[in-house]
Amino acid sequence: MAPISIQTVLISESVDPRCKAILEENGIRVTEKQNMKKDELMAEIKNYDGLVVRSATKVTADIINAADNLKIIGRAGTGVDNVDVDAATKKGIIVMNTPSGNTISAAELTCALLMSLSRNVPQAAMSMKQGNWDRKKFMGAELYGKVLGIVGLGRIGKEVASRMQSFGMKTIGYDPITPPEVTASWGVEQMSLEQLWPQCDYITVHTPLMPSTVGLLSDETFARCKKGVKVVNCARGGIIDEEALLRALESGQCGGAGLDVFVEEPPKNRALVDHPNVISCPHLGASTKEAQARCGEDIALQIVDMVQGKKLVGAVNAQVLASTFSQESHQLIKLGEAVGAVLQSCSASNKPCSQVEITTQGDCMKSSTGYMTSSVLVGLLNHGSGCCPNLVNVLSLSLRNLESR
Ligand SMILES: NC(=O)C1=CN([C@@H]2O[C@H](COP(=O)(O)OP(=O)(O)OC[C@H]3O[C@@H](n4cnc5c(N)ncnc54)[C@H](O)[C@@H]3O)[C@@H](O)[C@H]2O)C=CC1
Ligand SMILES: O=C(O)C(=O)COP(=O)(O)O
Repeated sequence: MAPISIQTVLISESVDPRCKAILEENGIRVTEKQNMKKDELMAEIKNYDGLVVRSATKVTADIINAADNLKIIGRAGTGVDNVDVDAATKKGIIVMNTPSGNTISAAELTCALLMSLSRNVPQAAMSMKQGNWDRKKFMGAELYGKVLGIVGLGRIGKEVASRMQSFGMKTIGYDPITPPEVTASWGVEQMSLEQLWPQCDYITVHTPLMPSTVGLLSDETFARCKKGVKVVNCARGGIIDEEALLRALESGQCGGAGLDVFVEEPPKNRALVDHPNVISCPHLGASTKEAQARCGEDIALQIVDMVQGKKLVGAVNAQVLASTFSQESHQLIKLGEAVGAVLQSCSASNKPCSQVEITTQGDCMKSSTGYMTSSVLVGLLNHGSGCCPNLVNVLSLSLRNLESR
């Protein structure tokens, strides 16, 4: 692959200073501008090859389509739900994250919320500051011997499990991808959600936000839980349906909630935050010195490695590029593009092809299958198609071309 040239990067949020320092040490000019409104960002983004964000910058299709020079969106953190990844892919922009830098911090905050829910620590602290000494009101319950349901057994779910096991909690869980035998090795028994809901004293969710996880806890699922179940959401607002949660808190079906994340941040509707049985934080899961240092450093190093043609780590939408960082792949990509260009010029009718078959032979071509197809398509679409194909967007552009025929 031809090296990706990144000369200017905009950091639009508070990212650890190491990020800027590493980029600058490697010859990249960096501008930091926080709290920009959408229109400001749309105007500003035109000047940059790269954008680094956390969760607050909403990188919508409008922003992406205004970003004429943008080649990479770097997420210094895990969730990329604030980035329109489809729009970025169509525009040929790489989206990259640093998924393990804040795992421990998010897991520790989850555990802090579970403990606070069991012992009313925030409410008791507030009451003390108001001059009270109310021992009876804040009677709690031990975590020891209680059942914790963990929905989403990835990086953070796993760390939460091991920490809460040390408090003597029984950990059960559900994940459609992580195999039960793997989670069993870290002491989490997997079962269906139908089996899980009625067993839990506490439930914590650790999934990405996507259609299948929106409203995992809803009126219907709260009704299947034990009365008084306590829930924690340190993942994404909306995985626990906020209106259903409020109804469950009011009826007592839910005995308390620890919320780090909200559908709207900051939440304009304060009903949950103000509820006496809710402990909330302003999205602090990754807000530790250590997590920020890791994520800031990781995203900068990942961008530099990519620019220097060393490797591609953390790309969420451009996996085909990962195998294009060797000298022979550069030659093969050039060859593929040339083959595509020849095909295009040979097409008598000048109409786009409806089908292209690429056959490679020989052991040395085995690892090139993904990018050979894409590079031939780049050559084919490059001429006169009005679009700017690259290895990131060419498959979606080809599909779009086919659909519009
Ligand atoms: N509050 C904060 O500041 C932070 C929040 N997060 C969020 O925490 C969440 C989890 O992060 P990681 O553990 O790093 O992600 P991960 O990708 O390691 O784990 C997510 C797990 O959810 C599972 N999953 C997917 N669909 C599911 C479903 N329908 N039901 C149950 N499980 C399902 C996946 O198979 C995967 O194992 C993400 O939403 C991330 O954005 C991450 C870091 C900090
Ligand atoms: O990494 C994540 O998914 C987070 O939610 C952390 O968000 P933040 O970087 O603190 O805005």
